Amino acid sequence: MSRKKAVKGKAATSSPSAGSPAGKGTGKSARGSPGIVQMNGVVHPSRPSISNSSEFYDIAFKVMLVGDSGVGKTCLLVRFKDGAFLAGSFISTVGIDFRVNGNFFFYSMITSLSNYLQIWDTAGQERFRSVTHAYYRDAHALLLLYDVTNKSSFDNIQAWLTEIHEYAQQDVVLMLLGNKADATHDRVVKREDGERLAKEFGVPFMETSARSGLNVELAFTAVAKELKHRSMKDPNEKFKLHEYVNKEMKGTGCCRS
Ligand SMILES: Nc1nc2c(ncn2[C@@H]2O[C@H](COP(=O)(O)OP(=O)(O)OP(=O)(O)O)[C@@H](O)[C@H]2O)c(=O)[nH]1
Ligand SMILES: [Mg+2]
Repeated sequence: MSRKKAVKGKAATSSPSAGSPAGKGTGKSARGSPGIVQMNGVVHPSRPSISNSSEFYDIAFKVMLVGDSGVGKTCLLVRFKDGAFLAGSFISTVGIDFRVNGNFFFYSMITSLSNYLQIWDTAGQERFRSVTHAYYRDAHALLLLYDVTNKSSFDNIQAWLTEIHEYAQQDVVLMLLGNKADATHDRVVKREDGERLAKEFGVPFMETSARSGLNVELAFTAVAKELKHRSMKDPNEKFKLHEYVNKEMKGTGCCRS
């Protein structure tokens, strides 16, 4: 199977794939039309269809990290990518462009599932919201984070879900993550509260810690498995994300890494 190598790399990812922000009601792009869009002299892959993307691109699936500023999106990504905690003072991510102060992280990686995930870190700050909306529409999966030590980040999850409903694909893979589970003394959101909210909205849930590594790999692996199974042509091959997460979480207590 030959693949186009031209679209691989940072330069191909510095702006929305179709080149224009997804406005209200306009963000539902059709699947099944892989292609390349030229913007500002840079080659950008348009959203590939899940069913045939791997025939065209090295990077098949776009996964985005979203949630309030400070919940730990960047740290979670760095933990996953480098296996390390990004210690030091908090540097808020600026917009979604990796060229701005180097604060936007773009990573492509090969999972053990032989799939490629393109993971996008977004800025949680309100002032960048219109920028990040533009990227929702061609995301295959969204990891929605709150911070278990920050009640308002949890309270805002409902608003995030409304935004996701408005701007993302209807069938986007979604997972709720309660991050900073290591911070036991500062915790203000109970695990059961997260579970209840996730159940209410029918999304898989787990607590994570970028600091300790708790469930970080599991979160990305679960999403990758779901995406892979969706892309498989055999409809008999079923994968249930909820069940997988629950099974893998079993016996892990609070501190699996
Ligand atoms: N204790 C603890 N602190 C964390 C964890 N993850 C992130 N932090 C801290 O939380 C702060 C914010 O982390 P970031 O990853 O920069 O947050 P963000 O969601 O990317 O924020 P924005 O870029 O503004 O949207 C930093 O001071 C991190 O050190 C975690 O799992 N445990
Ligand atoms: Mg950040």
